[in-house]
Amino acid sequence: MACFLNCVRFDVSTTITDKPTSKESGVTCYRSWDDVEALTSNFSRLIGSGGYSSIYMARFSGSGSHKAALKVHVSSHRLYQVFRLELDILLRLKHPNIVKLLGYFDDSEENGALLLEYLPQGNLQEKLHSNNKQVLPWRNRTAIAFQLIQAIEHIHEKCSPQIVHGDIKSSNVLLDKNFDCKLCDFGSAKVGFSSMVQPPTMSARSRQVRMVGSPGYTDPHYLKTGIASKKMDMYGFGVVVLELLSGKEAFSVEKGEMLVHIAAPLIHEILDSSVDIAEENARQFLDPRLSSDSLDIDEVKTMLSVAALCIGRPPSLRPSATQVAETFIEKIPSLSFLGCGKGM
Ligand SMILES: Nc1ncnc2c1ncn2[C@@H]1O[C@H](COP(=O)(O)OP(=O)(O)OP(=O)(O)O)[C@@H](O)[C@H]1O
Repeated sequence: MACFLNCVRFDVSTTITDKPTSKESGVTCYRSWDDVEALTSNFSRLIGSGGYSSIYMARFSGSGSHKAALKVHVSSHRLYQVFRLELDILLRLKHPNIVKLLGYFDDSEENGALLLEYLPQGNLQEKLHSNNKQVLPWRNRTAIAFQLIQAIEHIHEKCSPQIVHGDIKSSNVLLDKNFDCKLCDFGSAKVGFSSMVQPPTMSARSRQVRMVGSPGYTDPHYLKTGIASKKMDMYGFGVVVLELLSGKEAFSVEKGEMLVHIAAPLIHEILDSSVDIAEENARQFLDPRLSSDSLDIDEVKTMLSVAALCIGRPPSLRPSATQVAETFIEKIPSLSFLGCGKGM
C-alpha cells in the first residue's frame, strides 16, 4: 500500500499559494499580441474549440522547444472576465492532474490568451465517444476516474481559497500521451465563500444564462436553486464515471436522452437496497467494447456505487472528493499496478 500511495496518490498541498505568483511559478507573461501570434505561427492550426474560446497548437520555448496549446478567449468584455477568472485560478494551482499554465497574454480590457501544456490525446469525450477503433481499456478508465477525483479533491480541500470547478464533464478532461488525465477549463469556477452563495442581485434573466450548464452534467439541485457548491462537481464527476462505465454520452443529441436517465434503474437498485448489485445488471450497463477486456466485476460495482452516490439526492448525502478517493484506494486494486495509465 505504501508503494501504491507513492506511485499514484499525489499530495501537493504545500505548493499552493494564496496569491498568483507568476514569477515564482515560471509562468511567462507575453507583452504584445505579435508575440502571441508568433507562438502559434499565425494561428495556423486549430486543435479545439469551446463556448468561449478557440484553442490553437503553439510552440513554447521554455527549457527547449515544446508543443503547447494556446486558448484564445473570444474578444468581449464579458468573456474577458471569464478569461481573468481562469487565469487567476490557473496561476494558483499546481497539481499533476490539472492542466499546467505556461504563459498568458492580457491586454487588461477585452483580449486574453492562455498558453497551456499540450495534451496530445485530446479530451476524454472524444476518446470515449468518437468512432475510434482504439478502445480505452478498463484499467485506464479506473485510473482516469481516480486521477480526476484527485484533481477535484485538490481544488475542493487542499488549496486556499477553495475552488468549485463548476463544469466537470468529459470534454474538460484532457489526456496526455500515457492517458493520464488533466482537468481543464476553469472559466465557470467559483472561488471561496462566493461558491456557496447565489448573488442576491442576480436578475432572473442572468440567472437563467448562468445556470444552463452542460447538458447531461448539470446537477438538478443547482438548476433549481442556483446555489453552487462542491456537491455540483461531485454530480458532474458521477456522470463522467457513468460515461467511463457505459461508453455512452452524457447526453445523446440524436436520441434526446440523458445518461443519468438510462442509468436510473440501476442507480435506484444501488441506492435503495442494502443488498449487493446483481452482477448481471452491472454487466448489462457496461460498455460492450469492454467485454473482452480482463476486468474485475467488483471494481465495476465499486465504480457504479460511487457514481450512484455522487448523482444521488439530496446533495448533502453525496460523498466528498476525499471520501471517493479513499474508496478507490481501498476497493480498486487494479490502480496499484499502474505506472499511472500506461495501458494503451
Ligand atoms: N491544453 C490542451 N491540449 C490539447 N487540447 C486542448 C487543450 N486545451 C483545450 N483543448 C481542446 O479544446 C477543447 C475546448 O477547451 P476548453 O474546454 O478549455 O474551452 P472552453 O471554451 O472553455 O469550452 P467550454 O465550452 O466547455 O466552456 C477541449 O475539449 C480540448 O479538446
